[in-house]
Amino acid sequence: PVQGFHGIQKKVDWSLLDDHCSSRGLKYPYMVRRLACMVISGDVGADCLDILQPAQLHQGTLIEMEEEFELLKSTFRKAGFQEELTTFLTKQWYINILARIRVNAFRIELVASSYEDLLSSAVASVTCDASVGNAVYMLPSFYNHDCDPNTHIVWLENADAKLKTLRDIDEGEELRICYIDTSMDVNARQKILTEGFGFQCRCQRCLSGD
Ligand SMILES: C[S@@+](CC[C@H](N)C(=O)[O-])C[C@H]1O[C@@H](n2cnc3c(N)ncnc32)[C@H](O)[C@@H]1O
Repeated sequence: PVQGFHGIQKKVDWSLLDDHCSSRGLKYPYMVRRLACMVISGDVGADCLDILQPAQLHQGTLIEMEEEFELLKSTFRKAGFQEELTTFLTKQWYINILARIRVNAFRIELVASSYEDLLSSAVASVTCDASVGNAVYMLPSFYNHDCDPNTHIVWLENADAKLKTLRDIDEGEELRICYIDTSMDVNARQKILTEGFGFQCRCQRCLSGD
């Protein structure tokens, strides 16, 4: 049962959407679904992610999304939610949210149990796949990427995020994190950032061809 939908518990059968996503290896629709539940329950507004930068979506992704959206909408309908609780759930809302989640979701990595673990956690999180989940964090979403970052996000208990500096920071210097494994060469990094994140990196390291 889904708790807290205006105090009402509803049993929702997610199996069609789960099958659709797991057979295609999709993870972001689960996050849109979670946000939709939060909106229905009144925890957040439907426009809560509008402040974040959206990804540019390709035609293929938009077509894929139509199916995901229809499955999500019909799942809520079948579960018997009142129409007025789900009026925000339009195809355009789904596209807007997914576009923002794609650019701004963080992979939650190893959880450090003590402050001493933070640095080793920072190193491990870019060298191995230690992901335990994905989440959008509002403030960290405003950090730009750098292939030679001066800070790194680490995760503590309960998936709390903490920013760790990796070297001394000059006054006025922009705090930048890395979105990818920066041990790759410049061409591989540019390819991943262009295809996966939709931008061409203009950090100093890339500009110098390193
Ligand atoms: C998570 S957002 C970062 C915050 C964003 N700049 C903003 O103002 O909300 C990621 C977007 O920022 C831009 N960006 C981040 N790092 C960049 C970089 N190194 N080079 C060029 N654009 C970058 C890209 O447009 C990317 O899609």
